[in-house]
Amino acid sequence: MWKEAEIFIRNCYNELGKSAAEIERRLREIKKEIAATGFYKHSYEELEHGARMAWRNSNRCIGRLFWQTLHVFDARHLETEEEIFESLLQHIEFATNKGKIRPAITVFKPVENGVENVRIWNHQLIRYAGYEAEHGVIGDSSSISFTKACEQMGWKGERTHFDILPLVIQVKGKEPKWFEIPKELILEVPIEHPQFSWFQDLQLKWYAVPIISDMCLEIGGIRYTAAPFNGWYMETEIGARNFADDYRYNMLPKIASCMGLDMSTNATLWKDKALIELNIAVLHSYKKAGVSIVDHHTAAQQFKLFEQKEQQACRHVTGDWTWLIPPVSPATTHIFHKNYDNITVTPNYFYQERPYE
Ligand code: HEM
Ligand SMILES: N/C(=N/c1cccc(CO[C@@H]2CCNC2)c1)c1cccs1
Repeated sequence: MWKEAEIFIRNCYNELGKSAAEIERRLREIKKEIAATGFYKHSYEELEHGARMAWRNSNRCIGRLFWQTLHVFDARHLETEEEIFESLLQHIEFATNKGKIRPAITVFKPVENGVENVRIWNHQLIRYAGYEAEHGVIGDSSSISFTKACEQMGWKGERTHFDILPLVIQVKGKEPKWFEIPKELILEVPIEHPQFSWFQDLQLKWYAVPIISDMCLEIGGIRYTAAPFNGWYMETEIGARNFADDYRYNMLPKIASCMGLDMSTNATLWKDKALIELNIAVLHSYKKAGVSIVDHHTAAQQFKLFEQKEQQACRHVTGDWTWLIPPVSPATTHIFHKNYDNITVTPNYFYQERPYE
C-alpha cells in the first residue's frame, strides 16, 4: 500500500502544482498512518483528483475529454443503509438536473484492513428488471440474475418490460437491504422518430442517466468498493445495443417490418437500415426531452481532442480499441484507424466479484 500511496501522492500533487516540501510532508504523514493503522485516509482534494484521474485512465471510455469536470461527493462518513440510500437519491437528483446531466461520483467508505465496508449490488442505480417467462424474457435480460436476487429478498416486480429495480445496499457484516427509488426522481425518455409516426406505438422508453454502481475505484492502494459514477449516454449504447441485441430488447425485426423493408435476404441490409433509424430515434427523443446525449461521431471527435490535450500535457494516452470504437459505423471515426496501448494505469475503475450469483 505504501508504494502505491507514494506513487499516487507524487503524481497527484505534481498535477495540482504543489511544492516538493508539501509532497514530502504528506508522504511522511501517510507513512506514519500506515505504520500505525495499516491504512491511510485521503484528503478530500486527493479523493477528488484521484477520482478524476481514474476517469482519465479508463481505457474503454470514449467520453474522457471531460475528466476534469467530474463532481465528487464525499460520503465516506456514512454508516447505515438508510443514510447511504439517501445519499444515492441525492446523487440521482444532482446528476439528472432536469435533463442537463452533470457527471458525478459519490464515494463511500473504502476497504479497511481487508474488510469491505459498503457494497451496492446494482450494476447501475437505475436499470430495468428482467424475468424469464414461459414464452421468453420480460424486460432487460441483462438483469435476470439481479432481479432474482431482489425477489428473493422480498421485492416484487410488476413484470412490465420497464420495471425499475430497487437499490440494494450492503454494509459490513450484515445482510443486504433493498429500497424502492421514488418514481419522481427517475427521468425517462419516450422514444419517437422524427419522420415515422408509428415508431411511438412500439412504446419504447429508456432512462436518462446511466450510473454505474458495481465497479471499484482504486486510488493509491485504497479500494473504494462503492463509488457510483454517472455520465450521459452515447446514443449507440441504447440504440445499437440495449434495444438492438437479439438477446436484449431485440427490436430490429419489428422496426424493419414497420418500415416495410424486404427482410427475405441479408443483402437488402434491412437490419442495418432499421438500426440507423432506431439510433436516429434515440437521438431525436433525448434532444426533444432536453436530456443530454452524444452521438457517436461527436463523441469520437471529443475523444480526438482528449488525445491531443493529453499529448500537450505530456501524458501517455492508453485505450482499449475494441471498446473505444462505436458499434455503429466504427470505420467512419478516427479511432478505428489507429492503435491504442491498453496497459492499466491507476487510479482507475475495476470490475469486482459480484456479491450475488
Ligand atoms: C460524460 C459522458 C460519458 C460518456 C458519453 C461515456 C461513454 C462511455 C461509453 C460509450 C462506454 C462503453 C460502454 C459500453 O460499451 O458498455 C464507456 C465506458 C466506460 N466509462 Fe465512460 N462515458 C462518460 C463518462 C464517464 C464517467 C464520468 C466515468 C467515471 C468517472 C466513466 C468511466 C467509464 C468506465 C470505467 C468505462 C468502462 C466500463 C467497463 O469496462 O465495463 N465514463 N464510457
Ligand atoms: N455512458 C455510459 N456508459 C457506460 C459506461 C460504463 C459502463 C457501461 C455499461 O457497461 C456494461 C458492462 C459491459 N457492457 C455494458 C456503460 C456511462 C455510465 C456511467 C458513466 S458514463
